[in-house]
Formats: sequence, structure tokens, C-alpha cells
Amino acid sequence: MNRTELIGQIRNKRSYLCVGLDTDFDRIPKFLQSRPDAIVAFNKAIIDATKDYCVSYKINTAFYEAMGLKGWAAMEETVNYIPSTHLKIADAKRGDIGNTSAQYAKAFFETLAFDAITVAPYMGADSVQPFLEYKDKWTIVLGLTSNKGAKDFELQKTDGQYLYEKVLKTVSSWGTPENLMFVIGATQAEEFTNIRKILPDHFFLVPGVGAQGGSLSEISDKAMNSDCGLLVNASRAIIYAAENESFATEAAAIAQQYSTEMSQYFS
Ligand SMILES: O=c1ccn([C@@H]2O[C@H](COP(=O)(O)O)[C@@H](O)[C@H]2O)c(=O)[nH]1
Repeated sequence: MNRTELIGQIRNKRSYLCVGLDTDFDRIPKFLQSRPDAIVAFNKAIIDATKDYCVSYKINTAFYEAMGLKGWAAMEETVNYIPSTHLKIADAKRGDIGNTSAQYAKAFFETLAFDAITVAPYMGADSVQPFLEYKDKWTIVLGLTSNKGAKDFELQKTDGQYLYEKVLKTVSSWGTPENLMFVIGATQAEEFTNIRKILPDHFFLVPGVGAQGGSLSEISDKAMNSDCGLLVNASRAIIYAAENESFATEAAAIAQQYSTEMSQYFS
């Protein structure tokens, strides 16, 4: 999915919600757990219930990799089930020497049908480049993350600038706003104005609302641009909204609440 198509979906729906499919077997409703296709059945019900309120799904691969072959198969079936109107993100946080990154890119962009993958920038340009070579695919580089540990490196200053600022400035020269996004955690709201100044045009994938407590209104106020420029992810707050038979209806209700709030932030 290219940038024009993504912006079109966002404008149509007046939503920039990304639903996170962090599907943990132990947290899905008990009545589903006995089914051999429990994870896929849960994901399909969540997708059917929420697809009108969001423009993207983010599959955190850890939850699937943890289950071995079964999990990988469930991830493949899930990504194939997501409508083509929605941006399909693999939250895999990959990145390695060039020829290895090329295999990661092939795994997620060719063997699996993802539109986007999250990538760690620590190993530098040659570790990110193989992902950027794919047309109409997105590389989403970790910028300023939502976790406490962001203080350990990302928020350390050298030569008067934070490490994350250096990452944003350097990595943005490796690609364009057409193929590169950045992960910026919603819990880092005080940095959003500065980040939007550094990168006026790029999309940001913003995890950290919902279970991690980030403010949708604050980040929207500080970082929306004329193309929206935001994909805001919520995982646990949506998919685990209820533990009983009505889990999908409850998930839809929460997704609708986010989407209704988002619609108010468009001019
Ligand atoms: O800085 C980051 C980068 C990635 N994540 C991921 O996003 C979701 C958030 O889940 P919630 O349940 O909505 O808290 C999850 O997959 C994280 O691994 C992040 O939270 N922060």
C-alpha cells in the first residue's frame, strides 16, 4: 500500500487507528481456547468487528513466534485475512547485516503479505537499506519508543542532541516519506512537537495509548500534519476488552470510541 492509498483510507474513515493483534493464547476467551484454530478464530472475529473503525492492523510477531510452527501458520492466516484496504504491519523489530536483512525483508514482504515492518536502526544504513528497496512497502524504524528504557539510550544527549534526534535525522536521509515511517511512543508526548519539527512529512506509528496510558488528544494535537501523518496503535485495550462471548462486540465498541475521537481531530 503506497502513501496516497494510505492517506485515502485515513481521510475516508476519518480514523488513523491501528489495531494491534498481540494475541496471547492465555488471554483469549476460555470458550475459544479448546479450538484447534483458537488464535486465528479470535483474530478473525476481532478483524471482522473492528475493520470499519481502523485503517491498519499491527501483528506483533513475538506472540506468534512464541508458539512455534503453529504460531507462524496462525500469523500467515491472519495476515491473509486482513482486508487489502488496511495497512498490514509486522511488528518484528528486525535489522542485521545487509544480506541477513535482505532475508528478513523477503520473509515479511514476499513470503508473508505484510505492507510494513518495524526495524531497529542500531546496526546502521546497510541493515535498513534492504527493507527500503521494496516498492510500495514501508520500513518503520524505531525512533523514540514508549518504554521506560527509552531513557537508557534514546533520551541520552551527546553534542547537545538526544540520540533519538540523531536517529530521526540520519535515518530519514536513507529513504523518503513514501517508504519510511518512525515509531514514536505515545508516552513521550512532551517530545512530539520537537519530533514533528524535525520530520514534518513522515508518518509516525504511535504505540502506547490504552494500556500504557498515552494521550490520544495530546499526540494528535502536537503531531498531526496535513496528511494526518499518524497511525495510532492500541492492542490490549481493544482486543482484550472482554473475556466472554461478547469479546468482539466489546472490541468493536472500544475501536469505535478511538475512531470517533480521532474524527474530531480532522479539520
Ligand atoms: O515503543 C514501542 C514500540 C512497540 N510497541 C508495541 O506496540 C504494542 C503496544 O501494545 P499495547 O497493548 O497497546 O500497549 C505492542 O505490540 C508493543 O510491543 C510499544 O508498545 N512501544
